[in-house]
Amino acid sequence: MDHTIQAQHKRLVSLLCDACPWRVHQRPNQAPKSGSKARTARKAATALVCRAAAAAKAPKIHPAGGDAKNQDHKLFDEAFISVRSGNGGRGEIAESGKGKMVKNYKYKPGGNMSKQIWLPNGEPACGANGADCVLVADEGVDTLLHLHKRKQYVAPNGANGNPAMGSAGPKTRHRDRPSTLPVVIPVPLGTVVKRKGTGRPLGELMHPGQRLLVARGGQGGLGVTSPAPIHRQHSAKRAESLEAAGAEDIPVEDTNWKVDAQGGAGEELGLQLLLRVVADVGIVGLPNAGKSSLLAAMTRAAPQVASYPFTTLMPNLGVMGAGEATLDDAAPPVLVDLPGLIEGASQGRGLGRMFLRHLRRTQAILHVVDGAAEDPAWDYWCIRSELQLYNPEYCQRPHLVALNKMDLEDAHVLRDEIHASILTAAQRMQEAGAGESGAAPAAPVAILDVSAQSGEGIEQLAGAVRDLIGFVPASSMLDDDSSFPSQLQW
Ligand SMILES: Nc1nc2c(ncn2[C@@H]2O[C@H](COP(=O)(O)OP(=O)(O)OP(=O)(O)O)[C@@H](O)[C@H]2O)c(=O)[nH]1
Ligand SMILES: [Mg+2]
Repeated sequence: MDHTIQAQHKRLVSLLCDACPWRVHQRPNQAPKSGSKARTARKAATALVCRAAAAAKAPKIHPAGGDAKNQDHKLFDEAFISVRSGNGGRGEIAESGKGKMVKNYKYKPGGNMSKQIWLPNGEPACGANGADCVLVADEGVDTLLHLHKRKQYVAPNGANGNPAMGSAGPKTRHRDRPSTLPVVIPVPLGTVVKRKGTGRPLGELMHPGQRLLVARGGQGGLGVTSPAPIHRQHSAKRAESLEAAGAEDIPVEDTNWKVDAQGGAGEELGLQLLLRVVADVGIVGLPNAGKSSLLAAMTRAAPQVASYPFTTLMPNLGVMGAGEATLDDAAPPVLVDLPGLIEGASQGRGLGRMFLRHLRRTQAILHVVDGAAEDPAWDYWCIRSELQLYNPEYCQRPHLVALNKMDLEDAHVLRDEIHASILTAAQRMQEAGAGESGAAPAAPVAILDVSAQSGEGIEQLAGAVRDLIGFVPASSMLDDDSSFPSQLQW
């Protein structure tokens, strides 16, 4: 703490800090003695804060560096939260033999029936189950950023069966266990849920509205009737007399009924949530290749487009032909525009590994190459190599090459040469891959000339993307985390 500042100058005066009771030292000659400037200076002096208070007021810096607000692209796809389900409420303990005398409506004057009959009390009420913690796949949520703002979710306890036992619960009796509303945590589609620490997979949420129970609420206690006091007295006396007689087996009072009335404890656990976007086709390429422009041209998505690299920092999703009527009931393909990848992305350069993992659920890949770049074939080779290094299986998926910016003169003139060089690069990759263990990388299904700006070739590209998804073998869509326990899914 920098509350005491060494007076290196003899003429330092001390003023009270505006934010804490400490004194702050200031040179008097900094403030003029009279006039309007002096008034302003005096005002400034009263708003003076010591360095420690100013530091406390300063915006929080994220451990990863920089302003937390600008870290969204580093935090959007991973979050750690803790959840706690509610304890079960206690069951009601009714005393046996309790009831009341009520009027007997069947009584007829002169008859032999009694005027009043004995009505025993009703069944004792059970405690309510504690509330569950549930994750639900919400289409309206795109990222896990909201889980960085709130990290702890505590579900309420179940109400006690007997309101007299200090519960805020039902004032009426419930024979059945009333349910307590669960705590619902919305997450985006494609969220993978793991146990924090161990990494044990708990499930994944893939479909809108899908729910995953992560912490089950404790079971409510049973409503029980205590043994009649006279029985307890008898058994106590019997035990006393047996003890006095020196008997070996003395019966102990059965108190299990008290345990039954106790509610079960809830669960508490830490969760790691990972988002892997759910899309059919992943759009990859170097920064500024025109990936976002192509997504905007092919879908109704409106990603940010700008002439500088790394405009896109978080994946953008777009649905091809959304709202259009289709002959078959097939769902329209979903495209994901990933942030630009650079050389070394597979090693983590430019957050490459973070973005590359979003290709895992895609069936096919669309490589966007800037046709007006210095060496388009090298651009294609570079991205393919990064995919191969990150996950060789990505390179075995069918892919298209979209040669973008073909409206530009430079690209248009060299069209045939670029096609030939990209094909050569693909062939070399295949030859290199065939030598190594595992399947060789796939050759491009087609190289299409497009211009996201003029709209040239966009329809052909859309048709090719649709065809591409049609012939994808089902086995290539398998996820390596497919061993999720199903009993937790609702
Ligand atoms: N002439 C021309 N310019 C294009 C075309 N497509 C995109 N551009 C321009 O290229 C620049 C980059 O476009 P983006 O769509 O932002 O590129 P990106 O690949 O998404 O870039 P990052 O998000 O940074 O990786 C923008 O200035 C676009 O206007 C095209 O077909 N023709
Ligand atoms: Mg972009």
